[in-house]
Amino acid sequence: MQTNVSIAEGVYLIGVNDRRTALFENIWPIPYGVSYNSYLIRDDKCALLDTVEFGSEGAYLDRIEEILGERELDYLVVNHMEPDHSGEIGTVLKRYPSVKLIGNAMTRKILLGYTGDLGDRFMEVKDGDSLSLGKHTLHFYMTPWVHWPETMMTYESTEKILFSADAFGTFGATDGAMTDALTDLAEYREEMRRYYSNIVGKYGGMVQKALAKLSSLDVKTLCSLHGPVWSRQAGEVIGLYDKWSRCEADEEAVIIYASMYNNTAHMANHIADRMAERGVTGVKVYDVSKTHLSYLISEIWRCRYVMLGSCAYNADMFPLMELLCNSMLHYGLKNRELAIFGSCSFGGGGVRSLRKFAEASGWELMCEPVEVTGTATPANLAKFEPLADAVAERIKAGRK
Ligand SMILES: Cc1cc2nc3c(=O)[nH]c(=O)nc-3n(C[C@H](O)[C@H](O)[C@H](O)COP(=O)(O)O)c2cc1C
Repeated sequence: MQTNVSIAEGVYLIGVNDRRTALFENIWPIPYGVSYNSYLIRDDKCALLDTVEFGSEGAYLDRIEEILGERELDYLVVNHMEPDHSGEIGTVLKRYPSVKLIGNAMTRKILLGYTGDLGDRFMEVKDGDSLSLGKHTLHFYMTPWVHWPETMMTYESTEKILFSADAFGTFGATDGAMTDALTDLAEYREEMRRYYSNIVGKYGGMVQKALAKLSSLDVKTLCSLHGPVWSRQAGEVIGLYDKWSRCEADEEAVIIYASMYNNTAHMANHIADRMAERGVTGVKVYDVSKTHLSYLISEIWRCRYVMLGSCAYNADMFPLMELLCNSMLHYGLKNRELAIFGSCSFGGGGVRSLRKFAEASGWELMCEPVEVTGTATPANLAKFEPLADAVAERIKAGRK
């Protein structure tokens, strides 16, 4: 059983680590696990903020009781209805029959499908509403579509804590370091970007709206539903979410290729070598068949310069490259610069489809695509010189 952590006077984190689930949302790998965070405020009135993933009920109730003792739970604030946080609402309702659920009109609608109509056990709040618990006061802010329509955030003004739902969350269990007094953002940065891009990335515009709405609040502590509590580094975490939701990238380059028989792979290696030769360091190369989509999306979120290569496959690009490209269109990521290459044997298809992706994404082509019929002979590899020159020049100019 994990330990309850006091994060301010009367405010507790009840975090549950999950290292058993292989795929978050049954799609995104979580090799370092994930935490589901719930928070409890003990005051004249006691309020729980969100619950945890279904299946943690025994330990979860014990941990609430460890803080409340014989006292009743007065409120359960539902900032986010996604099942990894709402999974134990039913358990809490059963154990505390007089608890009132707090949410917005959309929360009520979504709840209907899970708990049925709660009647006057549901207390609807609107943007800017407040609720005093005694020493602590909760203020409710509607932040729809970060990343579900009912998402709201709750600000506690005495301790200046923002309970931010999934915003500012990260993959990675907390491993005994549940606040940034005991860990560092550096430990989580990669997993946080992967979480942001995979889960929230499609809703960058709504993240920007939420950040603007909350910008006047004095936030000392960020309590997200996933990962550590951020106080010392709260500003940096907000800065990262701001950057990623503006589609801002580092001046870095990534090469991702799809290859059945290594011809396109040879070309990808050749481009990386030519980059190094021209003084462009730090280029990362990935095989789309080997590295999970989750990491590729996160890498593209990191890098301004993206080079995509695909063999021709049934008059199209390779299916896994198509999945990556379709995913990027789904997320609507902007502000990337693109180079395209690939190999074919007869009518082509890979580069042709990648060109269509360039048009659909709006990513600027840095140079003419290179398509090679057959293998990476010296004569064929020589065709990559203009591509290498153009891309290297861009990156070096960007890094100045
Ligand atoms: C299932 C399959 C479908 C293919 N479809 C096409 C095609 O539509 N057009 C084409 O020019 N070549 C096609 N090819 C040939 C490959 O694209 C070609 O051999 C290419 O050089 C392979 O590159 P790679 O070594 O990077 O996998 C196909 C090959 C396979 C195995």
